[in-house]
Amino acid sequence: MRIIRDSQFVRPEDRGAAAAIGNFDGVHLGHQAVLDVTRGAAGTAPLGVVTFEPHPREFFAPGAPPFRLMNAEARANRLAKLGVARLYELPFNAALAGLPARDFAAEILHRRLGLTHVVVGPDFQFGKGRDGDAAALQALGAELGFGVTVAPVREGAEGRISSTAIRTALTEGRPRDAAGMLGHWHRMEGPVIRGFQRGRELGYPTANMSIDGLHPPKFGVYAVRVDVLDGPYRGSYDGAASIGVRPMFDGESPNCETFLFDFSGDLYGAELSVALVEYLRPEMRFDGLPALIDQMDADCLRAREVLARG
Ligand SMILES: Cc1cc2nc3c(=O)[nH]c(=O)nc-3n(C[C@H](O)[C@H](O)[C@H](O)COP(=O)(O)O)c2cc1C
Ligand SMILES: Nc1ncnc2c1ncn2[C@@H]1O[C@H](COP(=O)(O)OP(=O)(O)O)[C@@H](O)[C@H]1O
Repeated sequence: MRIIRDSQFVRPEDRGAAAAIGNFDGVHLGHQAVLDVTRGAAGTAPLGVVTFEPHPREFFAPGAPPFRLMNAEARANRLAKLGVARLYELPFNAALAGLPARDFAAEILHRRLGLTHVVVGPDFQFGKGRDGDAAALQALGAELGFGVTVAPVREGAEGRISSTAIRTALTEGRPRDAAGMLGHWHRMEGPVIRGFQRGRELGYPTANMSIDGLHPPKFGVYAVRVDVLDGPYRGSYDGAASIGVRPMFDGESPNCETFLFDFSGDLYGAELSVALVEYLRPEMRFDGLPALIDQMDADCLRAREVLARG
């Protein structure tokens, strides 16, 4: 997959794609249905996605609480796995936000990116002040000479699949419901960073990851499946993770700390992908470290049982 960030200098070979437009946060089953429609419309043209970075909501409300299900890198990796060959990751800035719908379609999609076909969902809105919708895009496509398909909404067992519904499931500690809408486990991804080196003293070394900028799942302890994506310990492991502020150690900034079962080794700097399988309990403050360690023993037993069941 090629990532094109600068719409002003698109190489000739990166033009002519059929692309779906959207934020693709989470790359859930609804997004995957849109990609299927795009693949069908593309024929032999490269399969593309037009997305924005930062997310437009981050641009319009800087400093608002984080809401993203994944960062740009994780999104790109997942789209690549789904067969996307061109990712147009447009910088969402004042200039782009200020473009009227017609100019976005004519100048960006048509003239600069050279798209032959565009796919959007039925509630797609675009352009300055959201002045364009799917019907307007179809009219512009007909005028400018590119095809436009409006993909139908994908319904899941619980109704409409959306990034918002997935966020709610995660906030409420229902990672299986989130996975049902995503089509895969929700994953916390990033490099292992150094902590306070207390874990090893407790007998539970934990690989720490930042969750800055991401929608926080319900704080507490989870049964997890872990992939170490690079380095000498590359592979899959089961584990238990604690997400939150560690009330035992006085409310630090939220992070994700994962204990890998039946593992020892140095993971600092390795890329970790931690899949949330089941919420076990909230974070707590115990009366002394031995009580915390007893509870961690119990958590790990529970997590092993849960993960053995699948
Ligand atoms: C299974 C598990 C359960 C945990 N439960 C709690 C908890 O209830 N309260 C808490 O403050 N920290 C909890 N933690 C986080 C530990 O406090 C944390 O891993 C420890 O402080 C190590 O920190 P360090 O990585 O900075 O050395 C838990 C960690 C694990 C792996
Ligand atoms: N079973 C394991 N699970 C998680 N990390 C482990 C494990 N065994 C060794 N480690 C290593 O120990 C580190 C965690 O030890 P810890 O004392 O909690 O330090 P820190 O506070 O820096 O996270 C991990 O980052 C990893 O490099």
